[in-house]
Amino acid sequence: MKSHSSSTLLEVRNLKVSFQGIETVTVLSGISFSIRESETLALVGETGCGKSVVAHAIMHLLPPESKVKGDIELRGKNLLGLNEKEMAKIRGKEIAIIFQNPSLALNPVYSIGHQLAEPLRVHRKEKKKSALSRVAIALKHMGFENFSECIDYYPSWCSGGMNQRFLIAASTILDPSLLIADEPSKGLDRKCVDELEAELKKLKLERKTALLLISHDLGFVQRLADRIAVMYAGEIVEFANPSSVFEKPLHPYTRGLLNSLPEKGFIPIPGISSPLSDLSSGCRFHPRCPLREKRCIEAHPELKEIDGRTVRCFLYP
Ligand SMILES: Nc1ncnc2c1ncn2[C@@H]1O[C@H](COP(=O)(O)OP(=O)(O)OP(=O)(O)O)[C@@H](O)[C@H]1O
Ligand code: NI
Repeated sequence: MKSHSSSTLLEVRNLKVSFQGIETVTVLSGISFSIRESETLALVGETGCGKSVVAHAIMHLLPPESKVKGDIELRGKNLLGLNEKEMAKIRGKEIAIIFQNPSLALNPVYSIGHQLAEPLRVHRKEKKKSALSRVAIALKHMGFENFSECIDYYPSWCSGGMNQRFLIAASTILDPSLLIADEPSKGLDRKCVDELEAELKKLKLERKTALLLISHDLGFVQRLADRIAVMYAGEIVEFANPSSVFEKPLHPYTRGLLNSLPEKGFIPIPGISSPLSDLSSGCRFHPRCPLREKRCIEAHPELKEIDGRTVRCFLYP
């Protein structure tokens, strides 16, 4: 039997994803990471670097023209080998996903109670009445004082922040061990972001839910993540805990990403990420890197561990 740490929940090994169209574009070129029970791992990086593709690959939600290779194991069970029927049993129950834009993710024609009761009725075969009373309890736990009225609300009656919390309640009603949140704070105002943050912290503390958090909001990531994986052009370039990333980023890309934060003066990283269909040899970041050397153009750096941190850059021997 393979050695398998008891606390490892999800193990992603050498995940490669390509899309077949007129030409084949490789969007993930060998991503590896693991998430422990109740751990929050954040994926950060510029738009188009492949964060959502990672999330969708785990959930088997990629379109048919995609090709997925590697291993995605949940408690040692390989998810990539499962067929749609087997995966449907995992989705929602063991791994749940919340997408950005809650108003679109909720169905406008059904009441909140109906939508939240659905997973209980489908997965647990619960009767309507008992499912609805369980929904009311879940909403009460989420701090909705008028929880029994909320059951009869429709998404269009509610604010974006409220809908986001309904969506979290819907995703976690079956108590999944892993929640994937893709840009959950996008488009929410400050107050709603604070509420969302409190909600996610509560899930971790009270229900030991592990979280794969994808976000452009680095402040939000800093407050929630136990570990951060920085992605660039379809690969991971740095892994670290939030304090080391924010105090001493190692990879020049991570440094650039932090300098583009408002509090650091909005200094953008010059240039744009090369199209994934046209990656030059060498380090993928070299065309934009202020510390580029000859070897960065010639060879592709591997991920290396130094002082308990992991970075893909020739600056670190
Ligand atoms: N169905 C698809 N067919 C072809 N290419 C795709 C498809 N879905 C995604 N891609 C490509 O894969 C790459 C990664 O996309 P992805 O959505 O994962 O980026 P992201 O990091 O989540 O960006 P954002 O921060 O904007 O959400 C992009 O170049 C995108 O164009
Ligand atoms: Ni995305």
